[in-house]
Amino acid sequence: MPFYTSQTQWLSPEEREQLLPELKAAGWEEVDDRDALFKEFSFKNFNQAFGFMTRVALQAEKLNHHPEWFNVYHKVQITLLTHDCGGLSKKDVKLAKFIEQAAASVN
Ligand SMILES: C[C@H](O)[C@H](O)[C@H]1CNC2=NC(N)=NC(=O)C2=N1
Repeated sequence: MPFYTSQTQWLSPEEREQLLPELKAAGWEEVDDRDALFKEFSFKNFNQAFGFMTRVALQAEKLNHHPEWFNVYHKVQITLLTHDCGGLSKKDVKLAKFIEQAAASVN
């Protein structure tokens, strides 16, 4: 599908101003080399980290929107972007908010 027919829209400058501050306040950072959000989560142990990942994985399937992530023991590094539009969309904001809830409910 050519990029201009993509159903997933890049966030507009106005939407960024409106939606990103809340996520940045929660510890999400904008990545330097691409239009993406990044956060590292640290849990007590692998069991908690993987429990968190399981919740996020099920929600990702529901939303049909999937994180890039990396796990070592109790740490989970997550990068969010929308591959369909090559940058941030509202789907990333939605998934980031879910991830925050999931992390808060594990600890
Ligand atoms: C075909 C399938 O619907 C798409 O590839 C979906 C799946 N999950 C996705 N996840 C993310 N993060 N970005 C996408 O553009 C995306 N697209």
